[in-house]
Amino acid sequence: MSAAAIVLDGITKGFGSGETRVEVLHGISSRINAGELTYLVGESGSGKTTLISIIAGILFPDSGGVELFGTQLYDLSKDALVRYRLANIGFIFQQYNLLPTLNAAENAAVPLIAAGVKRAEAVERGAEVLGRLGLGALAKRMPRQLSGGQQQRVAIARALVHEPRLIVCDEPTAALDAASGRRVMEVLREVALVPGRAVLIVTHDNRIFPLADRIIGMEDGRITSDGKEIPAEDMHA
Ligand SMILES: Nc1ncnc2c1ncn2[C@@H]1O[C@H](COP(=O)(O)OP(=O)(O)OP(=O)(O)O)[C@@H](O)[C@H]1O
Repeated sequence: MSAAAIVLDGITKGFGSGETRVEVLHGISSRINAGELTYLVGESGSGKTTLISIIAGILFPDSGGVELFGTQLYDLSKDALVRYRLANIGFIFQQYNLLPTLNAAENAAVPLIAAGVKRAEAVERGAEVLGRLGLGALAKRMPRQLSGGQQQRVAIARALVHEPRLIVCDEPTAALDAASGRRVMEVLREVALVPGRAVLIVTHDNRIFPLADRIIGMEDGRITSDGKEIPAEDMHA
């Protein structure tokens, strides 16, 4: 059995209070393995983004535990949690949020600069990762000079540059054409296959479903399928 990268134990989460209170996650338990590309799929509103935000250490659950590579995330102090997150988790979200005054390589280098790597070395490594994503020639362009899909790839480079153990992605290929989407997935797969690392992807993009090692299906805040098969309701997503 592969080593568990993520162990979820009875996660619950709701928003609001009183009459407007909504329970979004109803006790999610699962193990996600290192060395695998795991997809999380399900209809809009099923709780996928809420769950990956909790896994990524940016949203506290109401109850339940998240263990990442042997560390109980929400037992850490607030500062330790931030440090753990910066060192171990790379995010790729729908909004790419590049810094408009930095060029592509500098944007990709931000996590290294934040970790204290010298700027020139960090930017060089940022440019290298851009190269692996097919953007080498655009390393010096500013975000406003890049298409949406190119900006998304810069955001992906930024998430990969410090080689985090867990990469969490929310619809990473939605804005990309088929060829760019495939290239991004190839890079994510390379990353996921490194022992001791894991990639978790929320997606509706059925072009990339065949690339998953495992597909976890959610409905109304519960896991309703788990395996290599695509849940029927997502076949035509
Ligand atoms: N901060 C919040 N305050 C109140 N309700 C929220 C908040 N965040 C999420 N919700 C609600 O929780 C439910 C699940 O949302 P979530 O974004 O996790 O779903 P999702 O499966 O990721 O959907 P999508 O595929 O559309 O992104 C939705 O009903 C949403 O309205």
